[in-house]
Amino acid sequence: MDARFLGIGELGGSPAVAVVVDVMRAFTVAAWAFDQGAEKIVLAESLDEALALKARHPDWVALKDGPPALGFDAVNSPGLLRSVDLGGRTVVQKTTAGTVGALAVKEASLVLCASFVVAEATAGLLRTRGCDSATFVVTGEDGRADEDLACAQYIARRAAGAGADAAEFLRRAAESRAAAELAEGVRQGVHPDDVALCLELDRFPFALVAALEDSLMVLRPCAVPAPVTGQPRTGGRTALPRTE
Ligand SMILES: O=C(O)[C@H](CS(=O)(=O)O)OP(=O)(O)O
Ligand SMILES: [Mg+2]
Repeated sequence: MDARFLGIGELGGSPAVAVVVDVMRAFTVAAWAFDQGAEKIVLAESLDEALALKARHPDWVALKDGPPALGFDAVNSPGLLRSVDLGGRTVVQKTTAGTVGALAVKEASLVLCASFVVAEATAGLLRTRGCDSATFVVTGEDGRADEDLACAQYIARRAAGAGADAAEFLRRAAESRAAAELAEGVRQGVHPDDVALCLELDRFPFALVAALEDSLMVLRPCAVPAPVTGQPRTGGRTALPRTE
């Protein structure tokens, strides 16, 4: 596979195939949202757009990164989201890096949003679609976030059919600045299990496909028949109140 690894600011227009990587935490959170029953995730351009969508659709679940905020129902934390029942709900997600990266390539013919929890499914979908080239958008730290770059390089190797020892890629992510900031409480809206949950390889058997629907960028899970090593989900669910 011809793989390019670019930061959001280095994209010169939309590529044909884009894999947008945000390990900590947007696309780990998105995968958990689907596991918790969400029907779709709308990627918002701004906090104002997220709140406007929520106002228009009071039953939607508005989620942002950082600390809990007025008007929002959830934060960008897999540890906090994994006990929330999202059955049939639409989530509106706005984060600093991940959602921005996906919106930057919204004109691409195929947009996959990825993290370690959906790595093999993402690689499997690229193989199934016969993609021989892809642009990996490394969303964090202007393209230098090592948790995102390591995940992108791992998926590219797997998509090319090459063997890859995940341990070294996961080690880089575990030692990244993002992991340290999450562990040290520099970032807000954090559960103590967040870093570990972001490092669970192939937890879910679906890829995350984003596409424009009525001018909104919408993320949906796409089951991929590929061997995965995911573990069964554990933990109970708490229903979010509907505010309609
Ligand atoms: O929620 C996150 O981890 C980050 C935002 S920050 O670095 O904590 O401010 O957002 P993401 O877009 O998921 O990288
Ligand atoms: Mg990130």
